[in-house]
Amino acid sequence: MAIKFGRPIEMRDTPRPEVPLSSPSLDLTVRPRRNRKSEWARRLIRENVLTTNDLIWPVFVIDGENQRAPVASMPGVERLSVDQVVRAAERAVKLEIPCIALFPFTDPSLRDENGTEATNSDNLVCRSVRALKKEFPELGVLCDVALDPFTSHGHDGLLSEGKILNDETVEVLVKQSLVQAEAGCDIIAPSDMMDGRIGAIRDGLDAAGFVDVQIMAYAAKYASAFYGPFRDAIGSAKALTGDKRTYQMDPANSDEALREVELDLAEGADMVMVKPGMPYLDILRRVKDTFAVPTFAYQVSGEYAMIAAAAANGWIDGERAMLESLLAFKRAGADGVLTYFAPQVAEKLKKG
Ligand SMILES: NCc1[nH]cc(CCC(=O)O)c1CC(=O)O
Ligand SMILES: [Mg+2]
Repeated sequence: MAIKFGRPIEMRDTPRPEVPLSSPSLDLTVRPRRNRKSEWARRLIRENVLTTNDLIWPVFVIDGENQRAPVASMPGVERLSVDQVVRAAERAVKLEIPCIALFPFTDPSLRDENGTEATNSDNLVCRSVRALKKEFPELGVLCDVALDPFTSHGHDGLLSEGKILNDETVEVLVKQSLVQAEAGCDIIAPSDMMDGRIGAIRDGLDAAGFVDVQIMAYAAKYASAFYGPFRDAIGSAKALTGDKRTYQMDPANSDEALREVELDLAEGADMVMVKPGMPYLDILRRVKDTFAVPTFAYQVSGEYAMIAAAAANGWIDGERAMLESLLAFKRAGADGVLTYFAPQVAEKLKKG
């Protein structure tokens, strides 16, 4: 809020009473409202701030050239062809957003049972990474590791007789990580929730000489209804058979998140993530308090959709809800947030 002579401008027309309306009738020594009396006082005691440095911007990639395809369930979000991803990166650099995260919409003709396209060193993600790194080497690039954008059944792992195979999937995820690292990816972010994949990927990266490539583990990832719009965006919603409850966590659990995080850290994760975000702020707080490591929250597609849809209907103030939701992550202990609002927020923060 703009300030003029110490008084909020929005209050400038409020006439000041000449004399106090009445003498205090409550005998209060402590009046917490004193610290909220004006904008400067509120700024002075403010405990948490959101800055552009806290943002990771997830971007959806499609094939083609000069393509921007809206995602119906995520108003304001588009899938971009590689050349347009580079334009988005330019915007990120200008806004000083530290990092972009890439999620591919794979052509259905390239999807198969085993998600073969995931390990193709010339797939959409790898081509995007190379294009980004060529133009903007100083912008951080994060790549998701999981098979769901590439499998015909929409699962994150290999499927056999109705079961998701753990160890066999991990082998493929290591290969997927390697093609992404070779393309120039800075942060490998496994979102698949297989057991032991962090250690295997760390070994694979190190053996190939990628000792500086970081790993951000989707460590506590829940089987959530809030991923719906994302699955629309990458085209896996219709494909998905069944649900992901044999690998993603039960929303009823909290202690289990700590065990998952502990394992991923022991296996070599540099950073951990809690996902979804707002319904799991309690988990975020426990993880941060317990491990004191770089901890991220993913404000997922469904959270974005809720705010965007309510705002579009005029039911909430979209900008304020966006800022408040992101500040909540900071308050709960997050060092950073993956959010589809990233460019909007960064623009807002830049204007001040
Ligand atoms: N493993 C893929 C993946 N990586 C990120 C998301 C969700 C992100 C979002 O909803 O914004 C998902 C979806 C899923 O697990 O089904
Ligand atoms: Mg795990």
